[in-house]
Amino acid sequence: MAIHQPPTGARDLLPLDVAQKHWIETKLQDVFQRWGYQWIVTSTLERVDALVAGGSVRRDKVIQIYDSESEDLGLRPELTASIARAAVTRMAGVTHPQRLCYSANVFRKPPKGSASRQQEFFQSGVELLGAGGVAADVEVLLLLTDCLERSGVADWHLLLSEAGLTRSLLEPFPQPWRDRVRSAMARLDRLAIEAMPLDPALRDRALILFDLRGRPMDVIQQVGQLDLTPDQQAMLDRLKTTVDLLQDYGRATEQTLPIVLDLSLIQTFDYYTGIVFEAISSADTGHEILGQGGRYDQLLGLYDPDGNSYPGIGFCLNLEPLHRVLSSGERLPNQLPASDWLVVPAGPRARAAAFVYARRLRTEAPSLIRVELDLQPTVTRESARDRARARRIGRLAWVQEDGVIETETITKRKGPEAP
Ligand SMILES: N[C@@H](Cc1c[nH]c[nH+]1)C(=O)O
Repeated sequence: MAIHQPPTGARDLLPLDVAQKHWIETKLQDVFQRWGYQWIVTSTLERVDALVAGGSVRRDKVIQIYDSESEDLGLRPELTASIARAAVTRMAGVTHPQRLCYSANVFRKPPKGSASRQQEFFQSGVELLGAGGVAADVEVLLLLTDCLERSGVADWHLLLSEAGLTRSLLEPFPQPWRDRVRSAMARLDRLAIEAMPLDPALRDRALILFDLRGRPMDVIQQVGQLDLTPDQQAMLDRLKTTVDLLQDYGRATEQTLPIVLDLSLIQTFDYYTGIVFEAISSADTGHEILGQGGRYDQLLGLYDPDGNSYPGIGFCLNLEPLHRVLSSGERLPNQLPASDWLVVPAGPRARAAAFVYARRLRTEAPSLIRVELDLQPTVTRESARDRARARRIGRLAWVQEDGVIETETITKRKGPEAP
C-alpha cells in the first residue's frame, strides 16, 4: 500500500495553497456579511436518504462511509440539502427571511470516464430562506455579482434561466426523447438534437429551445412568440420582471450587468423550481464555472414532518476554478508572510529568557506580529543572521543568559518596534 500518497482523488493543500484559499474565502465572507448573511456549519456526514431526497444527487454518486445498523451515511456532495434539513428541523420558529452562508468541503464521485479523479471540493455559498419574490431572486444575483467583483475576477458573465419554464417547454417531448433532448441541451450538443429521429415539428421545437440564448430582452421576446400556456406565460413574466429590476439597478449604478439569458441552461440538481444561473469566467484561460445556484421552493418541505414547505434560493462559488482564474491575475498572495522577529538565545541557559522575550513581543505589539524562536544552536551570530535572511525575517533579538536583550534589523523591511 502506498502510504506516502494521499488516496486517489484527494489532495493536500500546502501552506501557500491555504493562504490563497483563505484570501479568496475572506473576500467572499466579507461580502456575505455585508449583505447580512449569518454563518451555518452542517455535518460533513449525512444520512444518504437526506442527501438524495431533493434530487441533488443520485445515491450511487454519494461517497458512502459505512452502513451502521439503521442508516446509510454519506459525505455531503453539496450543502443546500443539508442546510434545508437543518433549517426545517432545527430552526423552527426563526423569523423569515433567513440569510445563511457557509464555507465548506463537499465530496463527489468523479463521473465515469472523466480524466479528473478529484473527489473533494471547496465551496462558499449562501441560502436565502423564506422569501419567494422577485426581490429575493435579484438580491441573490446581485450578491453573486458583488462576490465576483470584490474578489477581482476580471471577465465573467452570468447565464440565467428558469428551470420551471424549460421543464415545461420540454413536456411535449415523449420519453425517452425528453431526457435525451434535455441532456443534449445540457451538453450544448446541437448535432445530437438534429440527428434525433423525432417528428419534424418536435425537432424544430427542440432546436428553437436549444437556441434560446442571448440578450435577456431578445430571448424573452422570442419565448413570448411561442404558443405558451398561462403557467408558462406567468413564469416568463416573472423572468422579465427580474431582468427589468436588474437593468434598473444597472442603470442607477451606471454599470452593465453581464447577463446572458439561456433557457437551455440545465442544472444537474433536480430541486430547482425557478430561476437557475451560473457564473462563468470568460477569461482567456478558458471557460470555468465559478459558481451556480437557483431557486428551490419545494425542497424545504421534504424535510418537514408535515410536508410544509417554504421558498429558498441560493448559490455557491466553486473555490478551485475561482482560484485558477485568480491565479492568472495579481491579487492572490504569491508568498507566505515571513515572521517579523527571530529571537535567538545565546545558549541553552538563555532559552527561558528567550521564550519570555518572544512572549512580550507577541503580546505587546498593537497588531499581529509573528515571532519565531531560533531552535538551532548559535555557533556564530552570522549563522543566525543567515537563517533569518533565508526565512525573510527582518529583525533579530539576541537574548543573553543574564536576560539582556539586543535587537538588530538585518534588512530594510520595516517591522514593529521592540517593546
Ligand atoms: N448547492 C448547489 C448550489 C446552490 C446553492 N443554493 C442553491 N443552489 C451546488 O452545489 O451546485
